[in-house]
Amino acid sequence: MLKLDRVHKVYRVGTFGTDRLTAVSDVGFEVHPGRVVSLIGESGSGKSTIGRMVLRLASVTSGSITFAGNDVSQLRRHRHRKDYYRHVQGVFQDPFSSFNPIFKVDRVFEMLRSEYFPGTTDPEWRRRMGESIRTVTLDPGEVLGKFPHQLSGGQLQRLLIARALMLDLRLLVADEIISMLDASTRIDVLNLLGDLRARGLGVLFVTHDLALGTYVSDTSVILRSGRIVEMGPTGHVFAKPQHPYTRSLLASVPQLHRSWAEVDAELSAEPDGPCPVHTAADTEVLPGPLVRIDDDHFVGCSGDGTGTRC
Ligand SMILES: Nc1ncnc2c1ncn2[C@@H]1O[C@H](COP(=O)(O)OP(=O)(O)OP(=O)(O)O)[C@@H](O)[C@H]1O
Repeated sequence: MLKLDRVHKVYRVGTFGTDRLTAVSDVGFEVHPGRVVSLIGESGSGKSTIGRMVLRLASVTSGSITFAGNDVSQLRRHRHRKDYYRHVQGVFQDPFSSFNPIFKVDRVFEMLRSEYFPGTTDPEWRRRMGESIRTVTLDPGEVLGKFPHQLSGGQLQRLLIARALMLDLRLLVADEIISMLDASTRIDVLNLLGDLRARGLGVLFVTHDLALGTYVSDTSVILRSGRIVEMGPTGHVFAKPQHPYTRSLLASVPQLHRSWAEVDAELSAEPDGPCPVHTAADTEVLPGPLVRIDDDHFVGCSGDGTGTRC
């Protein structure tokens, strides 16, 4: 459904835009219907840039992003872009920023109406809106007609998902959607993503929170400095992490029964070992660069790709 192939993103930075910053390097993965793919990495690792490129909010410097076989950066006509957004929508970290505080929350739904549902009668529109809001386990009577400050962050986040669901949604880009929510609401939103996955929706789930990110994801893509360092079925990546960076990310998740000193000592004792990519035969090295560990489990080089800082 969604396919990223050797995607690079270079930003122009500096006072006159003369410097270059490589945010994403040689990234490739796929998101299929009914699957959740998590992009996991620390701040600045390029996760949001990837989500923004998928949503066409940032351009692709090289490589391609295709959805149902069509290159998303080549959607020149308005009707092609409109069609794309009928199937692909994003929800972001701060739900309050998506709502105008001086308007009732209903307004975010109204904005869809003129573009995608012209001619829909008021009763029909209210019926559809109510149906979508109930899908995200909210009561339309309790949330519609309210101002954003009268609702919780979790309710607003679910309303944004309900709004996306009114379209013929096939892929949701969820960028840090749980980081601003309290623990109990987080689980509600994660469970909602699980329900949507069961209904066939593909989800690209961007997170820096390893523990919660893995809760619903089928595939985990671990990013560091814009490169994939490890990628594979979530169960494999977390049961048998191959890259030292993945291991240190896992070790940094607090565990009740182990002290940090124990974890740190264990990690320090691990031999670094040769870089799996730069010691692999050329023919085995895939774009990324990545090498295959197991069926769908890949490990990459966390250096600059030249083998000098592996
Ligand atoms: N519009 C931009 N112009 C220039 N540089 C940018 C821009 N957006 C992001 N960057 C840079 O690209 C790199 C990757 O940023 P990105 O936001 O994708 O990372 P991230 O992993 O999502 O981080 P965070 O979790 O903090 O949002 C960072 O070094 C960031 O400073």
